[in-house]
Amino acid sequence: MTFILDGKSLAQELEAGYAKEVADLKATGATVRLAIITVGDDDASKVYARSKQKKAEALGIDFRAIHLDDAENTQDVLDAVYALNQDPGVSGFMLQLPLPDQFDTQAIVNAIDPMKDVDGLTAYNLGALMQGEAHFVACTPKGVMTLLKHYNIPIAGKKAVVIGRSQIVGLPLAQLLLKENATVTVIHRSTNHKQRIIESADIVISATGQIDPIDVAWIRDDAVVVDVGTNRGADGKLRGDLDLSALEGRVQALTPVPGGVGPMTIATLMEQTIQSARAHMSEEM
Ligand SMILES: Nc1nc2c(c(=O)[nH]1)N[C@@H](CN(C=O)c1ccc(C(=O)N[C@@H](CCC(=O)O)C(=O)O)cc1)CN2
Repeated sequence: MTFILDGKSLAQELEAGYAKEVADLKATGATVRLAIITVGDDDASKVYARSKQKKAEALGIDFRAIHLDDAENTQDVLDAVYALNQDPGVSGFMLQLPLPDQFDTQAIVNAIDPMKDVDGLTAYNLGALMQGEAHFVACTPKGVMTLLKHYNIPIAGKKAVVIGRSQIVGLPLAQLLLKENATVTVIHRSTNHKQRIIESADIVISATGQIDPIDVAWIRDDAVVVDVGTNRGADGKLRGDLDLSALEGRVQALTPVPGGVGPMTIATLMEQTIQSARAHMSEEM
């Protein structure tokens, strides 16, 4: 039997507590406001930003949507970032990714005030994570760790393989697993002997955004599988990177798609938004 690591119900449980925290914070006069910048016309980005807005509003977090429909260049987006950095009415904000190709994503993300970087993606916070402590941690990797810990999945001493080396998921997740004393291997499209590496893994985490990056037959029966992907299959249905139907019933535990890592990403953004409000409140006192 495969144990399902249910991110949807854990996110709901956590968020019930966050609603109370937001109400308590606002009662003290604190600003609890999340802003999200969206740029261009990417449908998926609009959907994700809208889900975050709905969740924030459901928890009582004030929300500001900044859609830069006619931003022409990096400077236009930087100007929006600088304005939010200076705005005391916004405790935390993020830039929904990906941006259209003509924008310098890295420069824009790095312009975000690290103390308002509730998405944890600035060079400052990613670098601070490498040194031990970040103000904010990238939401998907942090959400994955919360999920694994909630379900008491042993991490220390285990061999974890992370498939994918993105700045937004693979690299920070590898670091978080290392901090918990896992032995971590990050593999990618140029890695040789992938099969041998996967066959040795206690924990397999796929974060490629590609369908079938490895053969799931390589994954051991006693492995824990985390699928970060949200892809559309040939049938138009949402699916992870991996063929989870071939793993369910065989592996020890897995995260479903939908209902696994995705809701934990949003719950973590809410958690860090509350943390940003608390930090700004103590700064003002
Ligand atoms: N600035 C950022 N951009 C992006 C991030 C991010 O963390 N920061 N992550 C992804 C998209 N993403 C959040 O932005 C995200 C993806 C998926 C989900 C989610 O809840 N998925 C549901 C299914 C939703 C559906 O039915 O379509 C699930 O898995 O159950 C939340 C957030 C890229 N960009």
